Amino acid sequence: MIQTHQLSYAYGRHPVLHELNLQVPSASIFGFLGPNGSGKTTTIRLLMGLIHSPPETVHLFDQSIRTNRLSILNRVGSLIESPSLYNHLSGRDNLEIIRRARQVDRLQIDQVLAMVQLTKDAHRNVSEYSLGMRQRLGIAIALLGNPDLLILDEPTNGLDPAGIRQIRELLVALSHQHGKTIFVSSHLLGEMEKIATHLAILNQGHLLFQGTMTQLRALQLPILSIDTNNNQVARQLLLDAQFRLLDAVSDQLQVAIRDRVQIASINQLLMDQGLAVYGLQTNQQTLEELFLTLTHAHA
Ligand SMILES: Nc1ncnc2c1ncn2[C@@H]1O[C@H](COP(=O)(O)OP(=O)(O)OP(=O)(O)O)[C@@H](O)[C@H]1O
Repeated sequence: MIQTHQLSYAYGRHPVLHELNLQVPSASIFGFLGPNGSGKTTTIRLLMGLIHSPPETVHLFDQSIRTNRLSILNRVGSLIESPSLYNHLSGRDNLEIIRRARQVDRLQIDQVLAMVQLTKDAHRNVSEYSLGMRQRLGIAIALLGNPDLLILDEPTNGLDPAGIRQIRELLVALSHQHGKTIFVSSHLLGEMEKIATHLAILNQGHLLFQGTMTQLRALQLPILSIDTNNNQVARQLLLDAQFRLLDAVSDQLQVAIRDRVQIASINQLLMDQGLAVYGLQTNQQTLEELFLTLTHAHA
């Protein structure tokens, strides 16, 4: 559905994206993850042709955005940041304005309202809507014209947990029941891991990972928590021996390890230096920790 080839971009002299090769399969919910400022919005603007990409670097539906922008955008619905809405009009009237401008069949208004579960509130002024309702109305607008692909930039930004959950459920329904391909950006892995079939992780304009959720999970390392009679000395010894220490969540030390043999080596190293080892315990790294390790390692 989306392919980028060695896509790089700079604002003036400030490079923001470095040789991105994105591949978004049909029918996927593709989570596009990265910390603030990593280049997600810039990528989305390039995908939509809102800023110019170099020739032959961006293709949607196997067509170049540079040469086929209009026919591509007829098949794409998008929500970039918060939707522009007329607050003094109802949700239905906001949809009606866009429907006319885009010459879409009137019947679609009820359909998209039902899809985003705003039928009951469609007559109310948008000024009375919660942030979550506004985002859902923005998605309803994106759905006018029955697009094959939805491109959503941080649609859960600023929402409370209930609002986030509603958007999550909506995206799953749009994918499963309506067959949409969904490209959605977020800076929270926890939010994406529940729904994404595929993920890409961007940091400082570099793609650090791209693949299925299963492939990402395979990268989760075992973490060894270590407690000794002098964790400060132990920390320095481990650093000197090139072990990878993680940001401490407690006063214990945490090290990413590859295998069980390393546990024995660490134990030996600490004992050889006269430290008393009180505890060595392994746990699987959470996905959030993996995300932080990947993004910090390249910061
Ligand atoms: N119009 C612009 N002119 C110059 N620099 C820009 C412009 N827009 C964004 N940038 C810079 O490009 C980099 C990437 O920004 P971008 O908005 O694409 O990141 P992001 O991942 O979407 O971040 P966020 O989650 O904060 O929106 C940042 O360093 C930002 O300051």
